[in-house]
Amino acid sequence: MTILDTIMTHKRGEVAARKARTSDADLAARIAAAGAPRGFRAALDARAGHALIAEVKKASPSKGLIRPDFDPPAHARAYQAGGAACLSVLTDEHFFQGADDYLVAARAAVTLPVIRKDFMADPWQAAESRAIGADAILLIVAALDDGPLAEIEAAALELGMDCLVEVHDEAGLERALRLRSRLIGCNNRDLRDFSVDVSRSYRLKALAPADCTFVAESGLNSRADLDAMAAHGVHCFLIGESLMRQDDVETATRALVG
Ligand SMILES: O=P(O)(O)OC[C@@H](O)[C@@H](O)c1c[nH]c2ccccc12
Repeated sequence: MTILDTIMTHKRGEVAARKARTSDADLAARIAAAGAPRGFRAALDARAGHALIAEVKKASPSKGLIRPDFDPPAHARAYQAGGAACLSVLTDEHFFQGADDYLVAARAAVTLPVIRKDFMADPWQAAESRAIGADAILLIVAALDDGPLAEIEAAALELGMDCLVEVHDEAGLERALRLRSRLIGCNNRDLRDFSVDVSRSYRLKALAPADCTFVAESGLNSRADLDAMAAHGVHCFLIGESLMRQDDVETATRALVG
C-alpha cells in the first residue's frame, strides 16, 4: 500500500458518507447560488511572466504541521497582493488538516480563481466542489483508472470548472493526454513515496504538446528555482510549503513572482 492508496481508500468512505447526508436538491441549489467560475486556466494563460498558483496549506502527511497560525482569508489576501495568479486550497481533512470552509473563506477574501485541492474519486465530488465555490479541481492520474478520470472530468467541465490533471511520469502524461483538459500539472513529489525530483518537470514539459498549459508542482522554494524552470519553458508553478512557512507571506510571494 502506498500513501496514495491509503488516501484513496479513506476518501471513498468519506465520499459515501457525505453523499448519504447531502440531498441532490440541496447540492443543486448551492451550485445555482455559487455564481460563475472565475476561469482558472485563463488566469494562468493571461500572465506574461511567472504564473503562480499559491497554496493555502496548513499541514501535509510528509511534513506535519506547516503553519501554526493558519488563517486562510489572510493568506489568500497576502497571495493576491503579492502577485499570485490563482489560489489552491487543500480541503482534505484527514491527511492534510484541510476543510471545505477554508476554501469558502479564502475565495471570499479575493478575486482570484481557486482550485480545490483534494482527492477526487467520484463524479459527485465535482458537483460538491462547485457547490463550495471551486473554480477548478485536481485530477490525480495515478489515483484513478481512465474511465473514472474521464467521468469526473466530464462532470467538472459540464459545471464550467477547469481540471488540473496531475501526473508524475511519462506513462501518466500519456494517460492525461487522453482526457479533454489541456491543463497539466507535473507533481515533482511522487505521492507513492514522497520523493521530490524537480527535474521531472523538465522532462515532462519537453514531452507535453504546445497547446498544454503546463504547471510544475511541489518542492519549489526560490526565485532561482522558478527561473531554472522558465529556462526549460515552464512558466506556471504550484507552491505551498515554502510560502506558508514565511512570516510575511505577501513579501515572499512578491519576491517569487513580482
Ligand atoms: O508544498 P509544496 O511542496 O510547495 O507543494 C505544493 C503542491 O504541489 C502539493 O501540495 C500537492 C501537489 N499535488 C498534490 C495532491 C494532493 C495534495 C497535495 C498536493
